[in-house]
Amino acid sequence: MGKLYKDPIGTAQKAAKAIAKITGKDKHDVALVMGSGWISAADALGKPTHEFAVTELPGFPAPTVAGHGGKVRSYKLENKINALVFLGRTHFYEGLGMEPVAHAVRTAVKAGCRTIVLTNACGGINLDYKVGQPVLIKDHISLTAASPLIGADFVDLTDLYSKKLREIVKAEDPSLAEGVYVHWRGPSYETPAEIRMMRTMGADLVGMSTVPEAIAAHALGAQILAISLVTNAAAGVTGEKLNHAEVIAAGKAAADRMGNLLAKVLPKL
Ligand SMILES: O=P(O)(O)O[C@@H]1C[C@H](O)[C@@H](CO)O1
Ligand SMILES: Nc1nc2[nH]cnc2c(=O)[nH]1
Repeated sequence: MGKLYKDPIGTAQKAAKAIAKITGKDKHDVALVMGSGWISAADALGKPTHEFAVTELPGFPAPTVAGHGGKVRSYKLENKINALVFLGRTHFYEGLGMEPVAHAVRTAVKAGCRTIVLTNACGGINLDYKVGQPVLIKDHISLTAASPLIGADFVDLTDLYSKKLREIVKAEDPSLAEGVYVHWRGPSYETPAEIRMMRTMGADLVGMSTVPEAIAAHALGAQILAISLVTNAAAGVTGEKLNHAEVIAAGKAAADRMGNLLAKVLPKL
């Protein structure tokens, strides 16, 4: 896999070509990356025209995290746009480096997608949030400080989580909150002291994904919409211990609501 990442964009180009071959579609318009427990939300998009294993594409390692399927789906949505859905992702904490973390969104952009929708499961730092609540990401704080970009690629991030796209989604569901997401490398969850630090820094949500994908896709010109599902109160808020099974269960419980929201907004993005 290492040699594939000597040229990450070239490998993404190859994977995009493979998607066009498998699906017979020379262009996809919007891509979704489904976070932990979000897989069943994708079912609300109807019947895919194609579903295949992510490992059929160059540069994709098999997902290793429960709640992350190793599948890609292609959909023809109501207004004829083609949607590419990755049922799962690779995380920075898997130790494979940043290239495989950013590979899916780079592939999606090379397949023609100008809009990337990132979803995730996260911890609620903001005490107003409830478990099962979706939150639109309006900005992020990268506590890993690790970027998928290499070289003099000085990308502006002042509107990384597109305000225009957030307005479109809020028009569909005005009750949606907006928050600041922290990328924590993981795989360990945070300590209560780290959560208090993040709250002091102005963070509302904490997770282990999304940020490198958003940066990599935006660097290639894509507009980003990111939606977090609060699957648990962050460490120290309730005193309860955290576990991944609880994260998956909360994702599944909210799948219908999340799926309906995605199905409504996708064709409008
Ligand atoms: O892929 P996401 O960010 O939804 O998964 C979150 C972060 C970790 O992978 C996992 C921890 O429970 O859930
Ligand atoms: N870092 C982090 N990721 C999560 N994913 C789901 N819940 C959490 C959490 O509390 N912290």
